[in-house]
Amino acid sequence: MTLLTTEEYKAIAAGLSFPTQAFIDGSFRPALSGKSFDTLNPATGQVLAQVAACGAADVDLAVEKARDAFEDGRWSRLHPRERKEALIRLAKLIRRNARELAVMESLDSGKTIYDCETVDIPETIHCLTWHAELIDKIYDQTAPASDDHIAMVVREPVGVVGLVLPWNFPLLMLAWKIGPALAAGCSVIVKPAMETSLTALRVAELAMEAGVPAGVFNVLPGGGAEVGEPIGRHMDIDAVSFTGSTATGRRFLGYAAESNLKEVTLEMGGKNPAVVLDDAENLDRVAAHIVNGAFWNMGENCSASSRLIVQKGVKDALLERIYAHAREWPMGDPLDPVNRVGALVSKAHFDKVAGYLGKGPKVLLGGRAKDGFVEPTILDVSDREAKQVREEIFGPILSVLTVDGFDEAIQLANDTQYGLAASIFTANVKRALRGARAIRAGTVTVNSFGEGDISTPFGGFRQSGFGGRDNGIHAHDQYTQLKTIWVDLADDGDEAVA
Ligand SMILES: NC(=O)C1=CN([C@@H]2O[C@H](COP(=O)(O)OP(=O)(O)OC[C@H]3O[C@@H](n4cnc5c(N)ncnc54)[C@H](O)[C@@H]3O)[C@@H](O)[C@H]2O)C=CC1
Ligand code: BAL
Repeated sequence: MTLLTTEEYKAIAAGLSFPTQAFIDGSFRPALSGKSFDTLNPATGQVLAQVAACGAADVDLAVEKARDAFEDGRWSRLHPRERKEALIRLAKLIRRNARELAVMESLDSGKTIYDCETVDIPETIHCLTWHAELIDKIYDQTAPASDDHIAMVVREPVGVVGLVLPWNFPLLMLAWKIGPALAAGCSVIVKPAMETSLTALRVAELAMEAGVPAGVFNVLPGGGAEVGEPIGRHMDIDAVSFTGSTATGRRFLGYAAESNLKEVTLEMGGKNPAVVLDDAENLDRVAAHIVNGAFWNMGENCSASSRLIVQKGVKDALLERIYAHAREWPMGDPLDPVNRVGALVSKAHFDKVAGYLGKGPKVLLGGRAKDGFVEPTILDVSDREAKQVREEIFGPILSVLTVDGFDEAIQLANDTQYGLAASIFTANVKRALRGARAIRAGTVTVNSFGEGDISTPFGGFRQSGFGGRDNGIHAHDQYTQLKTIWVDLADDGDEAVA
């Protein structure tokens, strides 16, 4: 991937035309109320565009169109190979429009162009391609039965699904959801986060060009209460897949309970520990992983390593290396490709993150917050009840906690309501595996930071997750349901057999 210069990115930005209307039944249209809202560039505070502010009436319309599409089978009953081919065309169209989408994503979210170009766009393409390639390789099953019966276990698309998205990876979370949902044959109602609607709208337009039929892929920009809640409560939506905060995820369970008991999958917050034991090897490499885990995407990442739990014998040596790596993460204009730290997504989120700085734990590195940008910050925290180690900050702030040994480290790692991700650094394979088993989290990485791969399931334990998983073949379970078909083969004597 050859990156452009800031001036070249700015020229692309100047030429962009933003999709601003809702996408329903294959075409752009204003919100039925005629209302719109401003979407801002968080790095400058400037208004990028006025986007349709949808409401319950738009949800009703989109669900009606999505249901029609689902029931007449224009997508749901296509041969899986045909859905695969359309989704691969979509992935190729995203590749063809990669620069435009990367710049749009960066402008709308404050993410660095470096990350958009090297991670978000390629991973989005990879995710869609992976699920497309999967779909014509999944076999139904037959269960053990007598010679007089065939017991078939078949998968069917669940129907119309609501996909409620966060703002931290607008394109990639879209892909994590639409990849398996569309591959399975569902019709989708996408609700992007209000802060970041633009790229989802553009992808819906590209999906039409790729041959995804009208009504199958709908995008409704708007607020949580105005669009998210009507999706959650809709009587004709069969399932919801949500990524966002635990507080909002909890609401979706309520919506489902109070409406049609739709299936709900929740991928929510984290307060993820990175445990470094005295025997960890190659501290420089460990430090690089810790810095990446804490500060990548400005810490606006559900799996961010926000708690460093370090055994005291290695603490000072590790911190020195961590400081050195953190200083290699320049912060500034997201469209300057040298920068690794961009702007936080919104003024409201900036204010929330900045509220964790100031009084309280000792600042070891960074600590400044200004005009939408927060420096990579490291805090030495002795009070284990401090809000910096209890609450999901979702910003570039790493809290350091010091422990005497393995057992205390694991106890502290689990001392949270969350359970999304964790990492453990040690040269001792037994301690690594004992730790990985003992930590209550959906993904544990050993001697590295990461979320695994598209091929492995991603989701949380405890208050980080509920229901299904994103990614991997397991994501398919969210968007399909199992049906059992019993066939009686007994010869009842009234049919002539040739
Ligand atoms: N797990 C993750 O990836 C994410 C976690 N968060 C956490 O949540 C915090 C707050 O960020 P928010 O944007 O407020 O997250 P949020 O959970 O409120 O928003 C996520 C999605 O839910 C929608 N939503 C909001 N309120 C809703 C409601 N009452 N009913 C239905 N849908 C609703 C939003 O419009 C958005 O599309 C962040 O500071 C961070 O700690 C935020 C985004 C992603
Ligand atoms: N890191 C991808 C999932 C999320 O942050 O929501």
